[in-house]
Amino acid sequence: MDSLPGIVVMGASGRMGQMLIGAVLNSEKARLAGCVERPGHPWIGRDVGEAMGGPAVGVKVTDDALAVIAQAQAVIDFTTPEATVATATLTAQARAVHVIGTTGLAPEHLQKIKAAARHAVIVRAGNMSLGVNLLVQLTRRVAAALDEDFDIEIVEAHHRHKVDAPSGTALMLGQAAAEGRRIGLDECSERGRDGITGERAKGAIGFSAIRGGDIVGEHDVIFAGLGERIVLRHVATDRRIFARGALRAALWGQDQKPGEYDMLDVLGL
Ligand SMILES: NC(=O)C1=CN([C@@H]2O[C@H](COP(=O)(O)OP(=O)(O)OC[C@H]3O[C@@H](n4cnc5c(N)ncnc54)[C@H](O)[C@@H]3O)[C@@H](O)[C@H]2O)C=CC1
Ligand SMILES: O=C(O)C1=N[C@H](C(=O)O)C[C@H](O)C1
Repeated sequence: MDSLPGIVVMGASGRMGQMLIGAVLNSEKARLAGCVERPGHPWIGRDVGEAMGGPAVGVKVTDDALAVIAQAQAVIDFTTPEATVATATLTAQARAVHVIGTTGLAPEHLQKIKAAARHAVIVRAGNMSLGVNLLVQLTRRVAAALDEDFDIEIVEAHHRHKVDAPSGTALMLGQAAAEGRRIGLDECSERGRDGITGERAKGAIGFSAIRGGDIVGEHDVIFAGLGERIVLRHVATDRRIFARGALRAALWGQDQKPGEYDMLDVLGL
C-alpha cells in the first residue's frame, strides 16, 4: 500500500542489506521503496527478490540513490563510512529519515552527519539491537557504582569479513562506561596492547578484538577487581535483531523533528 512509509535500503546485497530487505518486505507497517548498490555491482538492474535467490518482488536494484530517495520516507544504511556520508546529503535534501548502522565512522564523517541532521532526522547507532542498548545502560550504571579499583575491559568478537575495530558496539559500551565514571573516553581508552606495555594504567578502559569465521557479534564488558569480577555479556546469533531495530527506528523517525538520535531514544531506554 502506497500510504505506508517507503523505505530505501542502501547496500542491498550486503550481509545486513539482505536482512533489512527481508524485514521491510515482511513488515505490515512499511513498504520497500528502493534498493541501492554501488555503481558496477552485478545486482544493478535486477529484481532484488530474484537477486537474493527468491521470487520477484517488483523492486529493481539501482545505483541512482537520489532518484529512489526522493520518492521515499526513510533510508536504512548499513554500508561504508564514505557511502553513508554521501547518503546523508541526499536524505537531508529529501527530508527523509536516515537510519545509520554503518560503523568505523571517523570524526570527519561524524561532523558531516551532524550537519545533515540540521535538515533531517538521523538515527545512528553502532548496534541497533534491543539487547545491546540495554547492555549500554547497564554498563553505565555498573561503571558509576564501582571505582577505579575495578579495571574495565571490553572484548568483542566478529566474523572474518569485518573491516573496523574496535566494533561500533564496543565503542558504545566504552562510551557508556566512561560516562558512568564521568571521564572522557579519549582520555582513558587503551587499545592494541603489544610487547612490553608496562602495567595497566589505573582508570583505563581497554579494548580487544577477535576476528574469525562467521561470528555474528559478541561483546563482554569486564569489571575486574581484586578477588572478584563482573562480566556483562551480549551474544548476537542472528543479524535479524539489527534489522528489526533499524526498521523500528525508521518508523519512529517519521514523527520526530530534524536532529541526531540514537537507539536509546527510539527504544525509550
Ligand atoms: N549498527 C548495527 O546494528 C550494525 C552495524 N553493522 C555495520 O554495517 C556495515 C555493513 O556491514 P555488512 O552488511 O556486514 O557489510 P557488507 O560488506 O556485507 O555490506 C555493505 C554493502 O554496502 C555496499 N555499498 C558500498 N558502497 C556503496 C554505495 N556507495 N552505495 C550503495 N551501496 C554501497 C557494498 O557493495 C555492500 O553490499 C558495517 O559498518 C557494519 O559494522 C553491521 C551489523 C549491525
Ligand atoms: O560488522 C558487523 O557484523 C557488526 N557490526 C556492528 C559493530 O561494529 O558493533 C554491530 C554488530 O556487532 C555486527
